[in-house]
Amino acid sequence: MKKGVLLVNLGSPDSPDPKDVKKYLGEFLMDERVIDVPLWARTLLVKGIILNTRPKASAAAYKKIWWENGSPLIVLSEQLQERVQESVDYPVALAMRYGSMTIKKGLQELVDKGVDDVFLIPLYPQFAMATTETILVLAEQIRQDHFPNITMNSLPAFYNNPDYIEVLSNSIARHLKDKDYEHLLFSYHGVPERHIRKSDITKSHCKIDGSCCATPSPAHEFCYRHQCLEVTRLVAEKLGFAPGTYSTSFQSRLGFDPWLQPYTDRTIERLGKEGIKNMAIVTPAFVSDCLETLEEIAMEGEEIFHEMGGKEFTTIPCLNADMPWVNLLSKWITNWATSKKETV
Ligand SMILES: C=CC1=C(C)c2cc3[nH]c(cc4nc(cc5[nH]c(cc1n2)c(C)c5CCC(=O)O)C(CCC(=O)O)=C4C)c(C)c3C=C
Ligand SMILES: [Fe+2]
Ligand SMILES: [Fe+2]
Repeated sequence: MKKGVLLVNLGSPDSPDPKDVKKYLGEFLMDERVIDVPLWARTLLVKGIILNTRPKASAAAYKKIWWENGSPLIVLSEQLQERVQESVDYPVALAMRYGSMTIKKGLQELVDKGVDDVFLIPLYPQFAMATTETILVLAEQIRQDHFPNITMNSLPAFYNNPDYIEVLSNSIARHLKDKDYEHLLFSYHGVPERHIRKSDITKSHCKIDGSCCATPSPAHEFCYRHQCLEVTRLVAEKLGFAPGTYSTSFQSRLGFDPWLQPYTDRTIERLGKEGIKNMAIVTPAFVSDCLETLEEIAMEGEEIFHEMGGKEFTTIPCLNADMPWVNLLSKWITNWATSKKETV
């Protein structure tokens, strides 16, 4: 069998034009694993309300971060794909869950090169229904419908993989080397609390109050909250952070349902009010810088901090196409291709 790799990230609009943003948001938010309410309610909410208001504001935010060669998330994912391709002997393709770089096109690209054994890599360290699960479900559907003769395996969530923690910790340490910061905030993309309960395979484990997430459980294989807290804990342990000098929060909430807390914007506000003058922020739910890191954190977050009296606000870039991250992905790919079952 000929092996190949498909890297999959979230996706971006084709341009920061409100028309393209609306098209992208329409596909994204109509995903039943993103807005997980019955179809009639989702249609009403997304097409009747959100798409009439949000695209204009989102487009303005995208315009602030858009690069000459496109969306940062796409450009950085392409750089990652190119570097991984240079490091392994198997064809490596890139696709997005939403937008024009579809998973179908990515699989077709591999099949056209003779590939019939695919290693699917969702570019998310933590499992979430709205990210990893939606990729796995759609990719399997596309395989069955269009490429029934290929086999496909996927990389599991790698949030607690020691090599990943080392790469992330080294990146954080490198960016903070000359910084005199008082507090490091680990800000993860939020999800509605309901998503955590739905992903709980034991149906009784996740309590959201924090107590469950420190208790060993099979539910943690799919508990996004647990996996985020673990990344913070493992990095803090690796870098020897003192208690109180770091914390975890969740950003980017949408709508009125309760999302995972504490919220990032309120945490930045609180840190500023408490007299922290220099803070740093890292965003380990994203492997590529994107709207949520470059605008919501690096621009809006910094503004909130300054309004609260803060002085220096350091945003640590995502792993993007850094060579230690490229080398780690290449190692996982080689392990898979040489049939070592323990890919992470
Ligand atoms: C109910 C809505 C949303 C859920 C649940 C959600 C989960 C989720 N998202 C990411 C990663 C990214 N999200 C990005 C943008 C973005 N996310 C939502 C909504 C939900 N996300 C919206 C509406 C948007 C668009 C921007 C906006 O209007 O605010 C991005 C950036 C994309 C880019 O083009 O740069 C990423 C990346 C994760 C990891 C996640 C759950 C864990
Ligand atoms: Fe999102
Ligand atoms: Fe949990």
